Amino acid sequence: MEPLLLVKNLVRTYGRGRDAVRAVHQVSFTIQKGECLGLVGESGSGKSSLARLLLALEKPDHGDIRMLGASLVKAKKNTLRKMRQHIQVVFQDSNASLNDRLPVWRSVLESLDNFPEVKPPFLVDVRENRRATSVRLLEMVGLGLEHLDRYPHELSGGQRQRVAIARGISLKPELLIVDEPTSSLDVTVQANILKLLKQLQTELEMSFLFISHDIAAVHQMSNRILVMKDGAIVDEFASEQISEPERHDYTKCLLSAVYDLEQ
Ligand SMILES: Nc1ncnc2c1ncn2[C@@H]1O[C@H](COP(=O)(O)OP(=O)(O)OP(=O)(O)O)[C@@H](O)[C@H]1O
Repeated sequence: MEPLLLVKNLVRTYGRGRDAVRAVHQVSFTIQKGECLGLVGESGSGKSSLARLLLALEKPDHGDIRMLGASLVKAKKNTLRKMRQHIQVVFQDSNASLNDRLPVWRSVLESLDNFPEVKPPFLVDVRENRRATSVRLLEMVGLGLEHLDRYPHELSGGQRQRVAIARGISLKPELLIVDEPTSSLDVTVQANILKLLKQLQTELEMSFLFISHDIAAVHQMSNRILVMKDGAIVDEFASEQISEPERHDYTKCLLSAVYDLEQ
């Protein structure tokens, strides 16, 4: 079966000469339809750089990204716009990703406003009414009407992240990139957000690229896991193979840091 996303020999280097940083180095992988692929690595391993390439916010130096067979790297303006509809993102820092000056109900609509022609099945009956659309999306992430007219600073971190998730799913993208969605939240809130993401992924039949430095969260969420170190993928395995002896030493090291195992 053709994968939803195929990434081939992707390279992105920042700077030149002695200062050059190989943020993404010869990275290749696929994501199947409906799959949650986990991407784990320490801070600075290149996870967000890779995410920016997949979102076409930056161009790679080499390599290709194909979405259902079409190249995202070579796409011209109109095709790129269409492809962007199908790859959405929820960033770690909902403080930065939500506009302070917009009330919640308007923030939720930001992606839909860029694609007025898109009518996802769960919005068909409300799409003509912006506020009703927002109410529906907020309901889907477990936020009630009382939040509609609040501003981001009047919400908790978990509530802000729910708003960002509502916006992320609003176009029913094929792929949702979730970049460190819970790292600024406390443990119980984290668990609830992960539960919500899993539920939405199943209900809406989306694929996820779930990015985190936390291998336990990645393990909980993902069908398959990629481990990234210094810009390269050093290990790749099905989630249930996480404790098998052939795991890369670096994977074992990430695991022992979380589970406090003897090395
Ligand atoms: N715009 C940029 N200019 C120069 N160097 C950059 C740029 N963006 C990232 N880098 C460098 O590329 C490397 C990978 O960074 P990246 O942010 O992708 O890692 P990360 O795994 O997402 O880390 P974190 O979890 O801390 O965000 C780092 O060494 C970083 O300093």
